[in-house]
Amino acid sequence: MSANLKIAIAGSSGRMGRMLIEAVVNAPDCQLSGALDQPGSPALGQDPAAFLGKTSGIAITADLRQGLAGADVLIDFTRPEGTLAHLAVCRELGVKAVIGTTGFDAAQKAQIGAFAQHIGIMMAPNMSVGVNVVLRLLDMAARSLNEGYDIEIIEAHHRHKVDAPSGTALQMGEVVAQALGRDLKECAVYGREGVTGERDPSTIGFATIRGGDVVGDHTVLFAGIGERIEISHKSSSRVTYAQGSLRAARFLASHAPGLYDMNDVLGLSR
Ligand SMILES: NC(=O)C1=CN([C@@H]2O[C@H](COP(=O)(O)OP(=O)(O)OC[C@H]3O[C@@H](n4cnc5c(N)ncnc54)[C@H](OP(=O)(O)O)[C@@H]3O)[C@@H](O)[C@H]2O)C=CC1
Ligand SMILES: O=C(O)C1=N[C@H](C(=O)O)C[C@H](O)C1
Repeated sequence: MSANLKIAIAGSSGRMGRMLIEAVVNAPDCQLSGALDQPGSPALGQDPAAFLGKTSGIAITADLRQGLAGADVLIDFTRPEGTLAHLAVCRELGVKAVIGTTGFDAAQKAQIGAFAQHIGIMMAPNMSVGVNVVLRLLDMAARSLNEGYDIEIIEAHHRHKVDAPSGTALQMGEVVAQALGRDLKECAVYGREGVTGERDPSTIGFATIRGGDVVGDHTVLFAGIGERIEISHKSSSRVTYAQGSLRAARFLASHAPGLYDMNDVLGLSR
């Protein structure tokens, strides 16, 4: 297979950035065309593939135009403000984007929607195939367990994670709320302390655990009288996120401008 999909990676020294560089360098149909890091990063000027004992022929740069020049697709796992700055240059240069970053607020999501009128963008808080199948299971479970079950979403991640609840937990909440005809903005409870009163059955609760090196665990609990149903996904490696991102990049290569998600990439019917 010839290496014809040119991919740039943002946040190239991050946990996901390094996984993505490894995935791109090892993919026979892809070529690493650029690697971005922030100004001041000690990695600037280094070969992004050096940690793999390989050479890529490019250097990590903080210059967005240089890092994105010639790329077909940017894969971005950084922070919301970084992603938006990268998208502005992607739009200018006609580079498509796979966004894995989480923690966007509503206004930032609207900005991404506006960029997607000009370039293809695939955005998902979790690129793993397994999580996206679990989202379908949750839709089915919520429709069937639509009365008499209290719904709680529990997520655990490593000590370095900066946003909470995770983007995946929030998406699980959206899927469940939609299946039940509820508005997550109205019914989400993000923490409990003190004399909270009895549980309101219309709420969807979230609990966040942070510690150690947990890659990413998510459980949705449907707690009824006499039984509990738990639907869980546990990641043991970030490799699934990287492989899902490459699938998304290949998908975008042949698609028109627009905002896509993992259902589109995986061909999961809605
Ligand atoms: N969709 C999915 O499947 C997954 C999503 N994620 C999400 O991806 C994001 C990154 O996670 P992770 O790799 O663990 O985080 P890291 O902190 O390990 O890496 C983030 C990278 O982005 C860089 N960065 C930070 N702020 C900016 C900015 N303003 N502009 C440009 N670059 C910036 C960092 O540089 P520096 O080190 O200099 O700060 C670093 O290189 C998170 O939002 C996380 O939730 C994570 C895993 C899977
Ligand atoms: O920060 C992480 O690590 C992860 N973030 C994503 C999220 O917020 O859902 C996906 C995955 O859980 C790992």
